[in-house]
Amino acid sequence: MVKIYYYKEDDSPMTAPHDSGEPVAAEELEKLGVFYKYIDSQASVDNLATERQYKNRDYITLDGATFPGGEEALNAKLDVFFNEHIHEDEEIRYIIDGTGYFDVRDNNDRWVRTLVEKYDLLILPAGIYHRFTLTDDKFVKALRLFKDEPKWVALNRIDGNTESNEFRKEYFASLSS
Ligand SMILES: CSCCC(=O)C(=O)O
Ligand SMILES: [Fe+2]
Repeated sequence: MVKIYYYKEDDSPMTAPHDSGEPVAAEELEKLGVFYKYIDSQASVDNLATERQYKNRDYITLDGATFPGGEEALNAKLDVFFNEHIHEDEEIRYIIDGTGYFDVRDNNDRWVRTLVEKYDLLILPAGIYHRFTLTDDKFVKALRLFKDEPKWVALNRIDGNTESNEFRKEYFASLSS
């Protein structure tokens, strides 16, 4: 069952819940442009991708028990995903099996954590700072849908909310010029 809450900053591992006990409604996520859906049929996911004119997809499995290169390689991969970043286009993440955490920054730069499980789908808007990690179960299999070619942009954040928003606006303006 999806669970959305403010992230508690503490020194527990990134895969720990970090549950502040302060829930966040899915409607609040929608104000950030992040849409949550529970979809238990691949055909429905494909229909959604068609409706939203997605062109590319890939599957990703992060499994603590079988990841090529073992725990060290998995942790290196997780460090990449946990480094906050944005995408130039809207992207969809659909959990086929397992669990994970998606963190997105709200307009006050607070991290909002979403625990995703099997059949949970998130639509992430272009330009939202986010990061991903596994839960302590260390297993997820996900379908990633891309509007176009996947573009991974890890913009260095500028301290403070407004500056980074300005930076994001300038960055996206530069793309269209
Ligand atoms: C399970 S999806 C891995 C994370 C990711 O693709 C992203 O943050 O964009
Ligand atoms: Fe991402």
